Amino acid sequence: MSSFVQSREAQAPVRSEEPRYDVELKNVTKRFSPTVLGLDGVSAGFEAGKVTVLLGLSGSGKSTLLRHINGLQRPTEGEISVLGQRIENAGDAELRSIRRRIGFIFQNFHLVGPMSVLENVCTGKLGSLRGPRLSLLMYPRSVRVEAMEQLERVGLADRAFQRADTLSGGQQQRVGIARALIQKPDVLLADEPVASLDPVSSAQVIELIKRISREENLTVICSLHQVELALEFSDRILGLQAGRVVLDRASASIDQREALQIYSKVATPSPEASMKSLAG
Ligand SMILES: Nc1ncnc2c1ncn2[C@@H]1O[C@H](COP(=O)(O)OP(=O)(O)OP(=O)(O)O)[C@@H](O)[C@H]1O
Repeated sequence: MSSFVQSREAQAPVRSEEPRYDVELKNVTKRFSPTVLGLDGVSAGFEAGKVTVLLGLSGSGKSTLLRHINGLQRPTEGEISVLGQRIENAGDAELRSIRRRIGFIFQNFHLVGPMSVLENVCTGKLGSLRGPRLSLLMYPRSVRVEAMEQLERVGLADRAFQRADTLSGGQQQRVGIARALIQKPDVLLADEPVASLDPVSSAQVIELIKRISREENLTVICSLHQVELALEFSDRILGLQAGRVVLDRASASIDQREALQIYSKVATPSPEASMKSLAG
């Protein structure tokens, strides 16, 4: 009997497989100075095809978290894996190659205003092309075709030859999304992508990001200040307070009152902790 049990055990999988994360942080701390903590022991994993929204007060660490994921900042402690590669100590060449697989959407769009919409989208390919491109026609035809396809996808093909700075904010952000998509990223980071948009354009942009994450199986991590929008469109909420994760659950299981609590309890370090950090 016991040998039968043993042989069954030997054949059985040890335990159900853990989810595979495209982005994973383990105990990540970022200390900017003895008294300023950007991140405080953050552990979290992010799956492909899911939209995670980072919520938290200004200064809670949302941008710092995003900057650690694309290697713009390095942690003081902890491990960060992106697409199977550890990046906390990666060299410049390794970081450049991983960044080609990470799209970034900025709060203020970062478009070149006088340039055409189509050329702005083409600039998303600069990381993988050699040499400068000083005009639209200097991009390979295949890139221009691809840029047009991405513009169609975000509903702006008819604006391709217009100056980018003649578009509305919501339209400019959709161009920003097309520019990120032409990179064919596996991970899409967005830092307050709708901060300067009206509620209708905000919902359209977030809806677009969600649709694309499904279509492309993208790992999306997006910071937002709009709680209602976050609950409606995200799969998961990661709440931050003073650099610490205070909520990490499926959005469908969180109501507005609970989400708003992320903004109410501000964790302040104990006097002993402050003294300890000041002492180094
Ligand atoms: N380069 C830096 N040097 C020093 N301190 C920094 C730096 N970047 C961020 N911090 C500090 O780290 C903390 C987290 O800042 P962060 O910008 O990540 O917050 P946030 O949640 O993105 O805020 P917001 O919603 O206003 O964008 C803050 O105390 C901030 O002052």
